[in-house]
Amino acid sequence: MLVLEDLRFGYGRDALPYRFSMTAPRGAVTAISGASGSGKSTLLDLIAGFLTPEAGRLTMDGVDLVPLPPEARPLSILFQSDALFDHLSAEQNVALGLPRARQGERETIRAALGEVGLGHLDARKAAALSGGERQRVALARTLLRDRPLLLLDEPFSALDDETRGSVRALVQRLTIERNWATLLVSHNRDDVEAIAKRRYRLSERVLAED
Ligand SMILES: Nc1ncnc2c1ncn2[C@@H]1O[C@H](COP(=O)(O)OP(=O)(O)OP(=O)(O)O)[C@@H](O)[C@H]1O
Repeated sequence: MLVLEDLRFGYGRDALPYRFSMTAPRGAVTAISGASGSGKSTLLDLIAGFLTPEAGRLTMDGVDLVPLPPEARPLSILFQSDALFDHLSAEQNVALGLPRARQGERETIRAALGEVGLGHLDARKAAALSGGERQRVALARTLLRDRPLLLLDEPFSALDDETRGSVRALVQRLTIERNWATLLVSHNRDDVEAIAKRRYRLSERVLAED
């Protein structure tokens, strides 16, 4: 379980600090919503380690994350843009989720692509994949990393309605099967209602259950 206990952060000395308290259990999607500029990216950046809190606690399964650099934190991040390399194939992009020494494990990589429904597109260059297919490749990469915390920042917003539904269902299935604590930042009510078990809203620098 991810736990934030009065985690505080302010931009600059005179700024009023954000105060974040929340829990996100494993095996479930927890949603964070809030107006533009309310601090959702700030919250994700604190959890990911790109910003350092001034006070409070941040733990995953009881382990203090604050002293850990971003690369040592037990998490994967998926953004609206999927951060694939256009000139690499789906398979090569997924391989980047593995440590260098394991990047030749084609069976493992193909199994991950199969799990997201893209087994047939392993050789296709990312530049020639649709938005939904690209998000699936990015999800296959997080599958190989298999970190217990998944941070999703508006991951469905570039997708059309039909694709959105299927990628959303995939995120929900993987969260349950892999027992991830998945944190979904989304403006979209439908996304939140479809897959979030618990919901928080960020307003006036404070998170509250929605
Ligand atoms: N480096 C910074 N220095 C000072 N203020 C910042 C900095 N980064 C963000 N802010 C401010 O902090 C507030 C929260 O920003 P943040 O990006 O976390 O909001 P958000 O909820 O993610 O917004 P959006 O939904 O538009 O992406 C905003 O008022 C923003 O202008």
